[in-house]
Amino acid sequence: MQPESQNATNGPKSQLEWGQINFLHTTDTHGWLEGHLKEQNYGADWGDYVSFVKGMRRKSKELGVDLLVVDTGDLHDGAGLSDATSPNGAVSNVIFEKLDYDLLTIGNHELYVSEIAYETFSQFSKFYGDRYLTSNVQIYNPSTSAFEYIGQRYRYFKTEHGIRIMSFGVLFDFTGNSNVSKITKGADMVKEQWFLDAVNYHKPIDMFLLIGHNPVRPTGKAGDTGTFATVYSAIRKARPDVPIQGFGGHTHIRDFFVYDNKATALESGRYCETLGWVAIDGLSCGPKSPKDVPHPSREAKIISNITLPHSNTSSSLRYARRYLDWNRLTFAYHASGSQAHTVRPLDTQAGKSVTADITTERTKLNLTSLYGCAPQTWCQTCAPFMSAGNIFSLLSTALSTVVVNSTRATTPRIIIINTGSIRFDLAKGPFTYDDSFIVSPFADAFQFIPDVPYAQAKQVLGILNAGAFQKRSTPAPPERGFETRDFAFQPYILLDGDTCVDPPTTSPSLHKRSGRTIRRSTPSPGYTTTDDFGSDGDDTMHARIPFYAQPNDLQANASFPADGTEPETVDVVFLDFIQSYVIDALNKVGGTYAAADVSYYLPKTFTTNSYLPVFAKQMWQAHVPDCPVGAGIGS
Ligand SMILES: Nc1ccn([C@@H]2O[C@H](COP(=O)(O)O)[C@@H](O)[C@H]2O)c(=O)n1
Ligand SMILES: [Zn+2]
Ligand SMILES: [Zn+2]
Repeated sequence: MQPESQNATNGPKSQLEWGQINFLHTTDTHGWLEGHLKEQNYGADWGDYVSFVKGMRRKSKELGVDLLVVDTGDLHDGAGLSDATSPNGAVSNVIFEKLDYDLLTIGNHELYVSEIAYETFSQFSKFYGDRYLTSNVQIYNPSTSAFEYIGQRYRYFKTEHGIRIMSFGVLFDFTGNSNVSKITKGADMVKEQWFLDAVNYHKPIDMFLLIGHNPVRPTGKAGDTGTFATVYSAIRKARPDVPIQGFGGHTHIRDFFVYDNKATALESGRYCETLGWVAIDGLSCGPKSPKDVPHPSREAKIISNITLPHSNTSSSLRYARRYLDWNRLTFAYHASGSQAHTVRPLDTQAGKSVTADITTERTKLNLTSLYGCAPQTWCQTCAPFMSAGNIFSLLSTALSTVVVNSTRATTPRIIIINTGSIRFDLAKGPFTYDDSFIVSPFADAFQFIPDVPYAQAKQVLGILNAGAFQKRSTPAPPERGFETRDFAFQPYILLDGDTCVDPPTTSPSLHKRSGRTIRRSTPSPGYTTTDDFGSDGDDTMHARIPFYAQPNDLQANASFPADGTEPETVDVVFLDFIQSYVIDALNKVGGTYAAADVSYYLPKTFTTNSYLPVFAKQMWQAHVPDCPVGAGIGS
C-alpha cells in the first residue's frame, strides 16, 4: 500500500458515470496482489482494492443501482506472492479470495501445470461456486473417471435490482494446457445443446454477460484463437435484440470493442495496473437511472470493418467505459466520495487486514531478499529490440554468461528463449527474489541437442521469428486498443503537506479547490488508450510511452571461436517450452531430429527463473545508487 498523497501529479479526470447496471473488471492479475512497489501510479494493493469495492458497493446501494464485480483469469505467473509457493497460488489465491466477486472465469495460466489445474478445480472453483464459469473447460476427475467442468457452464441469475442475466465464461482456443484438461473450441461449444438451451432459456433474459479469458477484438485473420466474436454471433443470431456485455482478457491491453448497438466488450489490461469500469443505462427493466451523478451517454456504434451478425432495431442503451489506474488516489477519489461533499475514508477493516496479510506473507516468503543492484532500467517494449535500454540486450549477455554446462563449456552454443518468457521490465536498483518472478516467472528449463551442424542451427532463429504466432510475447499494437504504460518509475512531485485527493485539472498548473492548492506538473508517462469509443477512456491522463514490437525469440551465443570464424557444429540450447518449434525449425533446413534427440542441458531445476538471479549475484553486487545500503545479498 502506498499513500494516496504521494501521487498527486496525476489523478482521475472526473467522476465516473453511473448507469442502471455497472461493472468493475479485473483481468490477468498474475499474482500482482502486492501492487507495483516500484511504480506509484499502480501502487495500490489487494487490500486497497477490497476497501474500494466495499466503497463502490455502498455507493451503488445509495444510488439504487446494480454493481457487478468480474474477473477474467490468469491469476499466477508474474510475481513472487503467487509464484514463490508450491503450487503457485497457494498463498495468493487465498488473498485473492478476499474479494467477493460476482462472476469469474479461468485463464490459460490456470491450465499449463496439472497440479495448478487441480488446485483450481478443487479449491478456487469450489470457493466461488456457481459464480466461477468455465463454459468450455473440463478436467479429468480421477475419482469419477470422467471429465468434469472445472466451474459452471453458465449462470442464470437476477441482480439485486431485478435484471435477469444469462452468463457464460469462455476461454480462447488455448492448446498449451497439460493433458488433464480439455478445452472445447469456441466454434464447437456454440453448437452444443446445453449452450443452445441456455441461449434460448425458458426464463426471460434481459442481458447476456459474456466473460472470458479471451481478447475482445477479433483480428479478422485466419488462426485467430480469440472466440468472443464466435460466441457473440451465436447469441446474436438466436437473440437479435437482447443486450450482450462482454468482459475479456489475455492480450494484456486496455480495449473496448463495439459488436453492435446493444453489444460491447471491455478488456482491462494486466498486472493490477488497470481496473475496468462499464456503466449502462437505457435498459427497459431493472432499477431507475441514478440521480445526482453523471450518466452513460454514448451510443454503441460499430467501428470495426469485420462483418458480424448485428441487431437491426434501434437501441435505447447508453454506455460509458473507463480504465482506472490502480492506485489509492484513484480508489479514494471514486469510492469514498472525495469528489462529492461527504468524504469518507477509503480503508475498511477487511481491506486493512488483507494488506497486513500481504505484508506478512511477503516476509515469510523472503521476497525482499536481495540478489544485487541493477545499474540501470531495461524495458520490454519502450526501446528497440537489443538496444541499450531493451531488456533483451541484457538477457543476451546474461544467458551467454550463466547458461553453461561445465562439461560442455568450451563447445560453441546458441541459446534460444521465447521473448514471452519475460513478463516485465527490470528496474534500476534492488533486484530481489520477488523481482526474479516479476521479470521471468516460469519454471521452463534448458534443453539441448548436441553438435548440430551450424549451417542448420544458424537458421533456427529466423524461422522461429518468421513463424505465424509462434508464442505470443508482447502483444503487437493493434489498430485500436493500443496502449503504453509507465516504465520509467517516475517520481511523483509533491507539495509540502499535500494530502488532497481532489481531481487534477489539465491546466493551469495550479489547481485550487476546497481551499487547498495542488501544483500540477505535466502528465507522467503511462497508458494512452484508443478504443472503439475514442481516446477518452483513460481515467488518468498520461504522456505516451514509445512502443517497439519485439520478435518471438531471442538468441544468445557463447564459446564461439575467438577468431570470428563459424564453428562446424554447435550445441543448440533452448527452453523446453519451445522444444517442438525448435525441432520443426531444424527439420525445415535439413535436420532429422525428434524429441528423443533432446536432453536437459542443465538440471531441470535451473529454469528461466534462475538465470537472472545467478547473473545478478555475479555482476551486480557492487553498490549502485538507489539500492538499500547494507541490505543483505540473498542466496
Ligand atoms: N510455461 C510458460 C507459460 C507461458 N509462457 C509465455 O506466456 C504467454 C502466455 O501468457 P498470457 O498471460 O498472455 O496468457 C505464452 O504465449 C508464452 O509466451 C512461457 O513462456 N512459459
Ligand atoms: Zn495473462
Ligand atoms: Zn492469458
